[in-house]
Amino acid sequence: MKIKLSGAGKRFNREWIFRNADLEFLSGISYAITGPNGSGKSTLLQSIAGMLHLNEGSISYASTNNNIPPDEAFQYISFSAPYLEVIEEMTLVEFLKFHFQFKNYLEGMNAQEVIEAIGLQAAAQKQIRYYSSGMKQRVKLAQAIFTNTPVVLLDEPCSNLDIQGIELYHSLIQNYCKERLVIVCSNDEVEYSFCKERIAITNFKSNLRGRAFRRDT
Ligand SMILES: Nc1ncnc2c1ncn2[C@@H]1O[C@H](COP(=O)(O)OP(=O)(O)OP(=O)(O)O)[C@@H](O)[C@H]1O
Repeated sequence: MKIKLSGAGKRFNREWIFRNADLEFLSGISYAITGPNGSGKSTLLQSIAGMLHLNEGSISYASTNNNIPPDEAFQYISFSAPYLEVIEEMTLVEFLKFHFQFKNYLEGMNAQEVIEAIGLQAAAQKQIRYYSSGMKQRVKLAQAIFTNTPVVLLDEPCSNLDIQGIELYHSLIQNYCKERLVIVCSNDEVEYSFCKERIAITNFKSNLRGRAFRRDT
């Protein structure tokens, strides 16, 4: 899987969040998008996911042999973020059953195994609305990581997680993401310590018109 941004730029109203981004992402490599609060990490990640449209430049997706039309790219991408909601009225068992009607489990996994992998057996029949914020974050991570997609995009993956939760996150990455294209969006080293490639969003920003932007990996 390959995702390529060429001269990519995104603005909200008159404010450019990033510009002139030329980036390439490949399977088997983990990338971190870093930068301070409000610098545009989530905006870049959502643009990569195709959830936000670029205002300039282009994005392309390709599997080993084929170009993937942008409006079909969502089938290849899993996305986890604290601001994406889970269906709180459902129990975890119901939620997994619902989600995996539309996408496939990673090979060899099923609902029971996913629930065990994230340590939520005791709460599996409880409505998600009664989960703590850390328990909900485990569900969001599981939803992304255990879905059989070549691309896994993680925005602030450890938010609300305790030490055991952070260890769990690292073991999920280690065990289930090695061959995949992973992009982590974060300003906390703990969340992206395993990422070989680092992309500072500040390199795609400038208040000065016409100033050159550059990539820093
Ligand atoms: N839908 C939107 N409409 C207008 N402005 C927006 C919108 N979404 C984000 N922004 C603005 O874009 C900028 C970048 O926000 P973004 O959430 O991408 O930053 P971030 O680096 O992920 O921040 P954090 O580390 O706090 O999560 C901010 O100034 C934010 O206010």
